[in-house]
Amino acid sequence: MPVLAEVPAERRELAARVRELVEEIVHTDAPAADLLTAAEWIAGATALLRTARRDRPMLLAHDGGYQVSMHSPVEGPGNPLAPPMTGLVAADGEMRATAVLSGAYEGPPGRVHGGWVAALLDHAVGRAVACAGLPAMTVSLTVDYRRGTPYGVPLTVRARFTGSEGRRVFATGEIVADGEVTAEASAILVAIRGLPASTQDG
Ligand SMILES: CCCCC/C=C\C/C=C\C/C=C\C/C=C\CCCC(=O)SCCNC(=O)CCNC(=O)[C@H](O)C(C)(C)COP(=O)(O)OP(=O)(O)OC[C@H]1O[C@@H](n2cnc3c(N)ncnc32)[C@H](O)[C@@H]1OP(=O)(O)O
Repeated sequence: MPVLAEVPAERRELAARVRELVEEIVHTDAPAADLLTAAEWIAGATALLRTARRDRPMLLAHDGGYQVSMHSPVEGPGNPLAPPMTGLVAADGEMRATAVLSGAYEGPPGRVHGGWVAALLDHAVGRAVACAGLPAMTVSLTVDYRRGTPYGVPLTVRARFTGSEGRRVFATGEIVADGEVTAEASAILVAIRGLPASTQDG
């Protein structure tokens, strides 16, 4: 898999514009004719991109010193599905980042969909154990939804490696909004054999 020195600015830009588009699509009250016009413009942009299609979606890049897939659906700066994530620090078995999810992620009224809450936590525990030197895949994730996770405000996502037994690796994590824990996770992961060392840097 190709590893780029950094996430290309034009990939960040394109994904950021599409994120805005998705947010406006779920909030707009524009008249039907405008919706159809917008759909046509978007189809034009899609056709342009399709002229140079790559088979595999994933590309790795260095971002703030960490090797990440720029197309990760959770933190990939080049994937518009990923909410913008800032201040990501992952070192010594602990990770921390701030994410702001838009209304496009709504589940219960005014709250982030629980599946997305779980996705953030799944990703966070994966990152935490990777930066402990144990890249692993989640085989069990228990999420306790303590209160609704709001959208449109900064969410602190944290996770930490807590130990290992054979190939099993353990981690916990939580999401904090406005100083309150909204969801907590406890995870079991299984260490992946034969992953190149270069992908273990958080
Ligand atoms: C291509 C690899 C990508 C890995 C990415 C990870 C890190 C990369 C590094 C940096 C990137 C940074 C951040 C990335 C963050 C997230 C990336 C997204 C990752 C995910 O999005 S991830 C969520 C979805 N995840 C799956 O898609 C896993 C599906 N799964 C499997 O693919 C198999 O399950 C596999 C291969 C994992 C293991 O299979 P296997 O055959 O090699 O191993 P086996 O079954 O023998 O289990 C071994 C030991 O785990 C115990 N064990 C198993 N299952 C258990 C359970 N449920 N509860 C308690 N213990 C369990 C057994 O009891 C045994 O324990 P013991 O060794 O003590 O006997």
